[in-house]
Amino acid sequence: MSDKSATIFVAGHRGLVGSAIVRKLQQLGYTNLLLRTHAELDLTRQSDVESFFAQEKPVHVILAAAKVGGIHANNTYPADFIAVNLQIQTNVIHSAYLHGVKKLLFLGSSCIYPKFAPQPIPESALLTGPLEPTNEWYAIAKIAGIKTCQAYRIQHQWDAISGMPTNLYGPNDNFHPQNSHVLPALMRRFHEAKVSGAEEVVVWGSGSPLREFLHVDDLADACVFLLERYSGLEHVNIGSGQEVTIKELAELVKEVVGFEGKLGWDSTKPDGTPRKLMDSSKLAALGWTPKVSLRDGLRQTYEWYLENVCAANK
Ligand SMILES: NC(=O)C1=CN([C@@H]2O[C@H](COP(=O)(O)OP(=O)(O)OC[C@H]3O[C@@H](n4cnc5c(N)ncnc54)[C@H](OP(=O)(O)O)[C@@H]3O)[C@@H](O)[C@H]2O)C=CC1
Ligand SMILES: C[C@H]1O[C@H](OP(=O)(O)OP(=O)(O)OC[C@H]2O[C@@H](n3cnc4c(=O)[nH]c(N)nc43)[C@H](O)[C@@H]2O)[C@@H](O)[C@@H](O)C1=O
Repeated sequence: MSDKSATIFVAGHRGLVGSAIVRKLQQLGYTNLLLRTHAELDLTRQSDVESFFAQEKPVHVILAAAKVGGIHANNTYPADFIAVNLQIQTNVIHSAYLHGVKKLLFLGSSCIYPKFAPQPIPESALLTGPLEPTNEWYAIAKIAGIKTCQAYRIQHQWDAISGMPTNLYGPNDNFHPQNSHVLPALMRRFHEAKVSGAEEVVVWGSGSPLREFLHVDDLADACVFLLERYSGLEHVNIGSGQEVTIKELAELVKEVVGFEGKLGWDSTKPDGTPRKLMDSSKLAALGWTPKVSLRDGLRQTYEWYLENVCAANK
């Protein structure tokens, strides 16, 4: 990644992560970004992906295209979460290798670790115990992605690396009421309750699970950092160290949005993993640290939501 004019294919550039990576690369002066929407190139279609790589010959690839969703989506569409993710990552990784890509970054997720992994979770906890059932299909696909990168590195000495982000949030997140992750779901629900004058907002589960949140601009910074400085077999955790209970998160989002009613709890909804704080000391030892606090990140994301999602719906 030393040549700022080398062609970099950012797959999934309109999503939460891909769009943040594009912003970061542009900010750093990378001038030759190769971008395709889902409609222009469906990454589940193997022959289309091969033709694309044969024609465009990118030098680097950042794989931020995937089937992504929160606990409800993962639990409801297991076939999509395993099949689409296996297809996308296998097609992209294999074509990238075949067509001379120098370096590829694959993105997994903290859900690859066992449900009851030691906390904070080190990289070595992978495949040491049973997964959380609400997202095991997605997790299996992501574990296969890590292993695919490792296999190509071992057999072909090819520079494929994997980053494992914790729960992310920020601009261009998915604010769907059911299929999104908790943070954008709550931001939208509190906002709509404030606007409609509702007395109560209902939050899923017990409120006791702990989650670690990282602003997507920090994640993008870490991804570029890894591409520039890391070439190892083992995947690398990317976390913030900022852990809150879902109840604390709900109180914080309520405050940032300015909703003044009550919180209710829907105990019919699953809690998922009780805790998944990642041990990001390997990344810290390489010299990377996050910058955005959860409170600042929430404020910035709510401003973005007001200006982009609410304004667009008017
Ligand atoms: N969000 C989070 O909290 C976390 C995300 N990650 C990982 O980061 C990566 C990106 O996630 P995130 O940005 O949140 O997801 P988003 O859903 O925001 O973005 C995913 C992108 O992939 C594109 N895409 C999906 N399917 C296809 C396809 N068949 N062909 C081409 N493009 C496709 C989507 O396009 P379209 O919308 O048009 O389908 C979208 O632009 C994923 O690997 C995810 O596992 C890891 C940990 C946490
Ligand atoms: C990043 C990670 O994201 C997913 O895992 P998750 O962390 O469990 O995801 P989540 O954000 O959807 O939920 C976090 C917690 O929050 C609670 N919760 C409350 N109220 C709402 C709510 O309104 N929506 C949602 N989605 N959750 C809610 C919810 O019940 C749970 O206890 C994986 O499937 C997988 O995709 C993955 O890797």
